[in-house]
Amino acid sequence: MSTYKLNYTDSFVNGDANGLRSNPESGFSDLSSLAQSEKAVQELLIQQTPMQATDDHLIEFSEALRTVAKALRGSAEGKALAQAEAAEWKRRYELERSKNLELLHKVPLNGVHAEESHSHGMDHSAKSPRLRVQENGKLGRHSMERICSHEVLQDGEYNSCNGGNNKLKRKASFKLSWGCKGQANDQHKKEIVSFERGNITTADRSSKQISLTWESNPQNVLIFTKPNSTSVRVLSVEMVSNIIFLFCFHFRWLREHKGLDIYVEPRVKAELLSESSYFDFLQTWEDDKEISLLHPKVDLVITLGGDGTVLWAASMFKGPVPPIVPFSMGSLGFMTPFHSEQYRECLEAVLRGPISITLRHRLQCHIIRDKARHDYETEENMLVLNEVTIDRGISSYLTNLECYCDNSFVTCVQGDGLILSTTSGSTAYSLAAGGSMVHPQVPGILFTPICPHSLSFRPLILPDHVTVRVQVPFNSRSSAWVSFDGKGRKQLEAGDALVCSMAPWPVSTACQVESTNDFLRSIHDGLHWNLRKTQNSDGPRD
Ligand SMILES: NC(=O)c1ccc[n+]([C@@H]2O[C@H](COP(=O)([O-])OP(=O)(O)OC[C@H]3O[C@@H](n4cnc5c(N)ncnc54)[C@H](O)[C@@H]3O)[C@@H](O)[C@H]2O)c1
Ligand SMILES: Nc1ncnc2c1ncn2[C@@H]1O[C@H](COP(=O)(O)OP(=O)(O)OP(=O)(O)O)[C@@H](O)[C@H]1O
Repeated sequence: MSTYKLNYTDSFVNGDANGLRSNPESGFSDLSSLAQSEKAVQELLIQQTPMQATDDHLIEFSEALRTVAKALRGSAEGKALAQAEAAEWKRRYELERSKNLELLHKVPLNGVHAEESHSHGMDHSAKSPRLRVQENGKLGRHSMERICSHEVLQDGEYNSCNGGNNKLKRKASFKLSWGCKGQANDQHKKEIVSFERGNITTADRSSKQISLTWESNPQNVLIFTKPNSTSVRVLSVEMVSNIIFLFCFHFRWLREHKGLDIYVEPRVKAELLSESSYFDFLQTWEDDKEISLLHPKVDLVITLGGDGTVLWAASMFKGPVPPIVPFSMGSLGFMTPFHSEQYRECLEAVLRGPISITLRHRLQCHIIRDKARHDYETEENMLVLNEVTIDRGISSYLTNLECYCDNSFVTCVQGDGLILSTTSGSTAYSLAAGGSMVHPQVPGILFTPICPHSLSFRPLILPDHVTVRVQVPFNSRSSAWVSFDGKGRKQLEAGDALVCSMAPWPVSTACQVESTNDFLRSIHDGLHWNLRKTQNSDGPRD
């Protein structure tokens, strides 16, 4: 059988100048060949000077050639500069990395040297980073393939929360690994498609069983709680005291509160302090902007509430999100598989690891205003875990929304509105509007109309790599309203557009059992999905 090769294209590289591809490693050789071509053009112009006087077309043509040569030269120069800059950044990164590795060995962990603490009978799961690096080498041959791991991160910033004690904060390191069901793990291939001898075989599947294993001890916990709930308040008092015990028990070197930081919202700290001054050690923040500084510090997020509290916690992180352990204290729990009564066992299991997680994708959305079309600065990006909704708001007119997918026209929505949902959000508003329920780890964007005034508008599921644009046409009778996970309403005037694509920062939530089991349990218990009395066996038969 003949062999052949399939290419895939990435929309971001389509703009490459083909002429510059001859030597991808170096922009400098491109530069010299361009200089030669430009010289050749000039020579041609000089040779043909007598003809130019009479032939306007030739002059135009030579001018065009000169412009092209100039543009190509500019592009090659830019490329060369970018390469030089990249090399410089790589050099700085290597330098920083070796400095950090050195530091890791020298800087005391909570007052105790890494080597010292290890030799003083601490928990053997808490190994020094250097040992972990060696283990990682072995892990490559392990049956579970490692997809993501960060060694101990050092944010290099000083803690600005709560008065800013000037100690260098460290972040716990963990690794995520995955395996495919029904496939011998050691045969697992990293590449998505292989084209050996002309046969196409998929080696990677989108549905992965992901597990999280701590590689160093989590020390910084952030707790979010649902407001105005007495039961949540009572549990948070108990849990905060117990978390300290749990962590001390698991990681004996974290005696007392030394090294363990618990962050709570300002409201919660005030509530807890009104119970007892004991809670004075809790960390918090004053300005909401400070929350954005928490990611480099927080190892683990705990939520006490319903799905809304998980959405709230995720919305606090405008970039990467630490793993979330969600405890249910609401009526519906699609993203909160842990029962609050069993929080001790659950937290122990999480600290012990490895734990299954669901990697929930988020959508990043931004509004482009017609008025500010030419402005460099656009409105802030919004990240949603469930969905972004474009609806008619208080207007009683039909919304009229033009929808495009990667610049291809999709359709015009005439109805109450449109929901662009993640697969995690498929069981929320999208479901109520007639969208399908989708396993949260299926990568895709749900395109679900709200009350479309048409007999044939079925919901769509689009692949995760597309960009969707929803625009209010200039001839629209009314404006539309956008909301993000049911919050933060913004008005879209005629000509304004919402652009939405998959965000690079998913939200990992801990599973009770594993992703699929948890999903099925939630639709059975939460929605009583397909509940029907079983038919009697005594009746007509074939
Ligand atoms: N008609 C509807 O079903 C409708 C209308 C508006 C908003 N919502 C949903 O409410 C969400 C905001 O939640 P909230 O708690 O802040 O508001 P909320 O307090 O109004 O609660 C909305 C309900 O949706 C449930 N929910 C949230 N996310 C879910 C998910 N991924 N799967 C299944 N159920 C989920 C919550 O548990 C809650 O019961 C929005 O993102 C939207 O999906 C639904
Ligand atoms: N830490 C928080 N700070 C401010 N608002 C929050 C916080 N946690 C949750 N909320 C908001 O409170 C509302 C209710 O929260 P949540 O959905 O968790 O509880 P619930 O309504 O009791 O749950 P369920 O709908 O499952 O019964 C949501 O709109 C959510 O955005």
